[in-house]
Amino acid sequence: MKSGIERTDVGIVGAGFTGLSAAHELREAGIDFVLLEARDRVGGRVESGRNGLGEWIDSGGQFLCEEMPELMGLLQARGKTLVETYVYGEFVTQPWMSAQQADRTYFGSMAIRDRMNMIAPDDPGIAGLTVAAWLERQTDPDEAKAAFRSMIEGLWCQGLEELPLWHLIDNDRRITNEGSELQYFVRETMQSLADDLANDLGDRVRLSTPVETIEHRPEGVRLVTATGSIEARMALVAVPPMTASKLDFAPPLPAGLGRALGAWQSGAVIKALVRYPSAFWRDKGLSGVVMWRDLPGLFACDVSKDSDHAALVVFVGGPLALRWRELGDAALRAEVTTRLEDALGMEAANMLDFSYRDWTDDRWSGGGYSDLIVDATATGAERIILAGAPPVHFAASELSPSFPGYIEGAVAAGGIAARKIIQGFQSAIATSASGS
Ligand SMILES: Cc1cc2nc3c(=O)[nH]c(=O)nc-3n(C[C@H](O)[C@H](O)[C@H](O)COP(=O)(O)OP(=O)(O)OC[C@H]3O[C@@H](n4cnc5c(N)ncnc54)[C@H](O)[C@@H]3O)c2cc1C
Repeated sequence: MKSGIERTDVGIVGAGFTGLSAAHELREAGIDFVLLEARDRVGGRVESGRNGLGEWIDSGGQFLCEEMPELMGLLQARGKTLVETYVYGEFVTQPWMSAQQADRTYFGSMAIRDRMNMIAPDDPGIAGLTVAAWLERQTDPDEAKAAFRSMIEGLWCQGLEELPLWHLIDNDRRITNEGSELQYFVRETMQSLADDLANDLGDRVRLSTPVETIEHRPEGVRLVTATGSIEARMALVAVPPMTASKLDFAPPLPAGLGRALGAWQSGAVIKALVRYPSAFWRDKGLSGVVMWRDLPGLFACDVSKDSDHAALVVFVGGPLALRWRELGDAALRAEVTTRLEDALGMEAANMLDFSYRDWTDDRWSGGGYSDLIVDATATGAERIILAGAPPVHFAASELSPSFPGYIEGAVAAGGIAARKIIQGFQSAIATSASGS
């Protein structure tokens, strides 16, 4: 960014899918903006890199399904190739159980989830209750409860002891897919879509430009960076709530809004991608899907692009990620290898490449997959953040009415926030034209 002061209509902070989608919407409406991104790339929690074989891999957000219309639409419009995730064959649970037992356990855990989602989030009977405390009260078999814990800690990367039940229900109800959310991934990488979106925006995107302070007054905002400032009529802070809570606002945000942003905590996840000479698990009639009941939050599935690129992805989520991040490279690899060997056979040790990305405590996104509310009393937090402190507005995948915490949610949230801003501009123009 050039030093000095630059003026625009909207200053957007953060070029993840929320910020990029908002920018596209503003551009179509003919509203000028500058999109400031702290990292040297766009995409945020969607990220790609090369593995040890020089192949591009998605080290952040990757999967999607047909039931995610916004993201499907963008990928189709950009001509991306969807690879169907291989799910044929038996899925393995660890410790080992027979296929029938595994089915029973899976359906048992889904029954707990369905029962949970029948509870209204504002039911006074669950006020202050964590998911762990509620689960304890359920009379289901221990195996089903352990599978439920593993599923939820894997999906949300947060310990059940931390999670208010009302918030999990509120979030889970917005995840509306009937089929697998792991249905597809993008051959060219999901990050390539973020790059395409940014390319359309040209010099309105400024990389390696973290916003340090947001000065705001009713007439407008000033986004202060190390190399200069952007003056704008409005700011859209498109970063996760916990990251937003750490930004410096001058004057400070209203106390209620500050508390609402502070009620969130980022999930913890480590994503490992393992390349093999061949998809040996398929030859054994296995799908490559593994769920560990004894290590909640550990999950693997097939992510082979084709028969020449056999691969598994291993997610380490929640409290387990916080423990395993302390292991160091070699011990983490050994831990994952041993678990895969136990689940899929000795061939699992014959890796061509092992790459991983530790997202716990990520500097610019806080963690992953998403932030969740950990203050059981913060029932109005989302509404308060969405109301913002005009001219400062907030958006993030976490705040989406559909698929919060997912890429789909980010695209939806960015579009909604931008349309609200566009409406604000249009009504200001109408008011000044009418002379009132
Ligand atoms: C390992 C992992 C796997 C995942 N897998 C999936 C998946 O398979 N499918 C799926 O749908 N979702 C997945 N997700 C979740 C998904 O990636 C996120 O929900 C989504 O990308 C969030 O987008 P966002 O724009 O709201 O936030 P972010 O992507 O976090 O974007 C925020 C941006 O703001 C920038 N920023 C922060 N502070 C500042 C500042 N001060 N100044 C300027 N810029 C700043 C950040 O650098 C970042 O680019 C995964 C996430 C992770 C971490």
